[in-house]
Amino acid sequence: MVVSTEGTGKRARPDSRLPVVIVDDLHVEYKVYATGKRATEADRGGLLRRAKRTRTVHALKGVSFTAYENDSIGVIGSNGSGKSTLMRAITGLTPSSSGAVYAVSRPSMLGVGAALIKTLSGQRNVILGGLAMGLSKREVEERYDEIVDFAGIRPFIDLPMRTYSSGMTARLKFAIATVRKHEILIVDEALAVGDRKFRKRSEQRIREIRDNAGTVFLVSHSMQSIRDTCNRVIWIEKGELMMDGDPDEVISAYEATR
Ligand SMILES: Nc1ncnc2c1ncn2[C@@H]1O[C@H](COP(=O)(O)OP(=O)(O)OP(=O)(O)O)[C@@H](O)[C@H]1O
Repeated sequence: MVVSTEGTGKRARPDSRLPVVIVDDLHVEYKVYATGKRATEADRGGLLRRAKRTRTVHALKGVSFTAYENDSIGVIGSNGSGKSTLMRAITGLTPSSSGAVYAVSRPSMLGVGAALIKTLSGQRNVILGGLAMGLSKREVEERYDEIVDFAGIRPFIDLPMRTYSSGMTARLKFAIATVRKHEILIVDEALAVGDRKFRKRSEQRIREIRDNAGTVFLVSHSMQSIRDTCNRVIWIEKGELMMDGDPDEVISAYEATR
């Protein structure tokens, strides 16, 4: 059962807002090989037989909700509850086993990780990442200083990215990924690795994206980040949507179960 706080008067939602993502009775199942213990040489035939045995993980079980323009939706739930699966299904990276996701444009998952190369300098990676985000070479040059300053890594910009700490790498990725305007942006735990100062700056950037008619999904275990950034929270548990609505109400209900 989904408990919604809509209609309680706490969160007025004008009808004029455009729906941008509709998730309709979404199910995702992963098929995983259950090979059991490691096979010995003599066990080869047995391994092949066991490899055929699969287990099904039903990661999402009929999730439905609608996201509107200007929504900044926090996604909460315990480890393994299905939050990342839901986000990957919204971007189309993970196929649904039934149900559907409709979106007005292709959602972007924050993370230009695949495009960045650890052996190259921060400087080369800003250019590479900017191009990967769809900016022209000229646009990347114009925005270069803004990206470097936002990431706060200017003293290290000539060093190879493999020498960066995980926090510095995450800041650079966030700075590059949010340089472009996103209609629908998904941020999955990216803020967790930054320090407090960077977290505040990135939360501000998320608010700007939202204010520019964008829709943001923020997956986080930090209830503070969610409270500071989101106007709405959905709570997923064991693949089901438990609650959808006002951040304070949903977070209180979630915390009461912990
Ligand atoms: N590629 C995969 N193959 C098989 N099972 C998977 C795969 N990805 C996730 N799962 C399973 O699906 C379920 C939901 O996982 P998911 O990563 O969506 O949870 P989560 O809520 O994002 O967790 P966390 O808070 O720990 O990041 C878990 O049982 C997990 O083991």
